[in-house]
Amino acid sequence: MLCYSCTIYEAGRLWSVVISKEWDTLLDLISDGIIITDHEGTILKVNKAYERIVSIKPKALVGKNIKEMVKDGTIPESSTLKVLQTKQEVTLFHENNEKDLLYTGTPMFNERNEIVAVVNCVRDMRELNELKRTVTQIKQVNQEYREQLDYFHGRESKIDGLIAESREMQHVLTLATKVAPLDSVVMLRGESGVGKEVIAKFIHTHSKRVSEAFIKVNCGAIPKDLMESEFFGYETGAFTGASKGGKPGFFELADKGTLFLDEIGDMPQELQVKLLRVLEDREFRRIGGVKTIRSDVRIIAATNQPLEELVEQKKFRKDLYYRLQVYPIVIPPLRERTTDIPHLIEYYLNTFQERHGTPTRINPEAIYILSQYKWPGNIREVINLLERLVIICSNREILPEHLPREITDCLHLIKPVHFKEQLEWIEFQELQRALEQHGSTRKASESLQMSKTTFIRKLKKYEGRFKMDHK
Ligand SMILES: Nc1ncnc2c1ncn2[C@@H]1O[C@H](COP(=O)(O)OP(=O)(O)OP(=O)(O)O)[C@@H](O)[C@H]1O
Repeated sequence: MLCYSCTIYEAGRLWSVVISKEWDTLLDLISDGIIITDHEGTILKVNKAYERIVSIKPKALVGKNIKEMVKDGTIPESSTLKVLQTKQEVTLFHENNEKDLLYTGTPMFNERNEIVAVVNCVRDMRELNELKRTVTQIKQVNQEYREQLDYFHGRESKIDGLIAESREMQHVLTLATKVAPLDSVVMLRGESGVGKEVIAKFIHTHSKRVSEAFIKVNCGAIPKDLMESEFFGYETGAFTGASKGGKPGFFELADKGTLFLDEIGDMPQELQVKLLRVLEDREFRRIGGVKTIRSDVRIIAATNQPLEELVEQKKFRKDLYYRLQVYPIVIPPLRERTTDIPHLIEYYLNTFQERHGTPTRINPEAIYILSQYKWPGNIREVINLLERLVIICSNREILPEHLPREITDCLHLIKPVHFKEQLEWIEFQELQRALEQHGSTRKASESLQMSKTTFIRKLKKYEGRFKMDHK
């Protein structure tokens, strides 16, 4: 809405402005109706929008006095007169069959605080509401298209065998994508088999170090005595049995690249001190060496251990802990992101059928059962099971009876708790059937008497959870 603050104008000066051509043009560009009167209520100016909104020709108004117009009943009441009486901004509302008109009268003062003019602004609220409704409708249509795009896009998008359909994994990828281009230390937390190494590689491939080495070190697998030489390398004759010519350590091998320190909680204390020093100084010496070697390495650490407890038990150095915790990313266990399960099944079935040359389908009920299982071994357990199933299912279809006892038994335990889920499963079958029968989401949703948006939303949600057919 136009807002006229108390501007200092003398009446004569105002008049010369009001009659100028530029002023006319400017006023006619405004979509609100404007009517300007002098300090006595005589109409000086009316813009084109006012004529459109109020349906009175400006020529019939200019020069007339508002007081007389109210007196002879041409207009029922006037915000201008109220402004002249109160010296304040006044708002009036008039409605008739066609329009809901909102008038806002604003006084303009001179230096002596006398009114020199009143600017009255009128808008048709019905027209505005109509516009609002149209905008809302456009937004809805837009949203529908966006959902459809997401739906179809979601089916295609896989990042290098990295399945991340669930909201939880999308969040992990957002964090990983943000930190990837920076050189910050990253700490990946999560149970065994959740994909810490996969995310470490994702960060490396999305960093500027992508064309350099990605070196993975399992800190729990290297014998304690060899740790230092493995990390920092050694020079000829550094110790008995040292190879001639020496050997570079991980820090040298990963120079300009990424060093992924898996199972960091298993790193012995002595090495923790040395690691901290390299992280701070970015330089080290080989065992038996005198030369200082500079190292440009990005560290990504990972653990499935409660590091905080190790710190409390003084098994892990507090200073190193803080140095590594700059950017922690927690990868949730598979049981907390069940929407990923059907996609992982589909992806790994494809992988194994290509590897073993045995096309294998999976029955929807089997997918449902696998989606309910808690997967203590996370994705690694999914992979192992699917490979086994592809080999043992000679009839080319994985059925519930092919699933191991520990998985099917678990379903009996949880069945009553997941009654709602079973209802959703039935609804999902209905949505699929309708889509197959009618061939388009519009027709399928009509047949089920639901809106297309709801249909697509539900289908997407359920597909994520119980995706059915694997060809
Ligand atoms: N999001 C994912 N999509 C597809 N496969 C995945 C995904 N995450 C992990 N995997 C696969 O699961 C297996 C285990 O993943 P990974 O080694 O990254 O887990 P981890 O958390 O590092 O395990 P650990 O703690 O035992 O080292 C790998 O074969 C990996 O390719």
